Amino acid sequence: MTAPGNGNRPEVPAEGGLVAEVANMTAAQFAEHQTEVFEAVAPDRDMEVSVGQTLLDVDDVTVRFGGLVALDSVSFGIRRGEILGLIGPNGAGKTTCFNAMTGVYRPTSGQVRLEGRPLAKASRHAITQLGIARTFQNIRLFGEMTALENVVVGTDARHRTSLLGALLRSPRHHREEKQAIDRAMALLEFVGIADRAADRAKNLPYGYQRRLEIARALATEPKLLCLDEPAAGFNPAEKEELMGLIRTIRDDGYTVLLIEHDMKLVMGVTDRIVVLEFGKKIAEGLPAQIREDPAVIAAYLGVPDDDVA
Ligand SMILES: Nc1ncnc2c1ncn2[C@@H]1O[C@H](COP(=O)(O)OP(=O)(O)OP(=O)(O)O)[C@@H](O)[C@H]1O
Repeated sequence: MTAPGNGNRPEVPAEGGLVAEVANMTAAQFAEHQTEVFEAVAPDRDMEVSVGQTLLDVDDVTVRFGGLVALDSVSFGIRRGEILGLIGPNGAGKTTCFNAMTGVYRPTSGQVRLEGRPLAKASRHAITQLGIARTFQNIRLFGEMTALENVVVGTDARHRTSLLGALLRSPRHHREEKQAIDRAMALLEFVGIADRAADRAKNLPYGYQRRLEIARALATEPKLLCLDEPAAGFNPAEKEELMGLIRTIRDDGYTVLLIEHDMKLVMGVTDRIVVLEFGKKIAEGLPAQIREDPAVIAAYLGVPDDDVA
């Protein structure tokens, strides 16, 4: 099994701690530890659809901003267990589509359904609890909190202790708190940044912040993880590493929707692709089909490779 996150075993830090423990493990111990991390991070929710069935339905969704039609009768499904790429030239409607799915915007018409249930009236918080998590084009972390705390906050969406239980520090609250910290630590290791768990988010390097956003989204145990240009600002090697992480996330049992600006990367990492242009869906299919699709080629004609999504 390959290492999660950045694929490297951490260096032994002078101050010791968990990362030092991992770095000092024998190969067999390390493999066993990795299996434990994968198991701790894997989704643990009851789901009503099986792998390969439609998890999320975007059904004839239109979003208007005044006179502008940002999404025009768009329909597609996301199947449980796949990485679906959402691509299209600038202004095509990709982020609007994410926003319509995650409760930021209400569709002007049409419906988004998760496991068959319409999300129309659900708040953003309710949608997170129902199982859709996302990252943003512009990183949004709690800068003053540590990396670990940022992830623990994400696990709160899944806590069951009442406020009274928390105030009285009930045994259940204690148990949930410990589980949240253990899971958050496993998530940081999974995305490859456990060595900076105790650092404030604002002091982390940019690439670590991007990975931390993903760990925090995974902490909610999402049925669907939506990543909005997670590799923005990365160099090619960092992009490759991040795509490796996204594949690992899928292999661990998650379903991923990916907006990404780099066409070559999208082709390499996704199972299927939906293409938008001027708010309309112009193509949907396997990466090999999309690459050859005349409408997609026309939409991207003249757009340099690294300036398309
Ligand atoms: N809140 C808003 N108010 C008005 N117009 C908006 C709003 N959000 C998006 N738009 C417009 O809707 C269209 C689609 O924008 P959107 O951000 O969804 O595209 P995109 O495919 O994500 O583009 P990019 O790759 O540049 O992020 C654009 O014309 C944009 O200007």
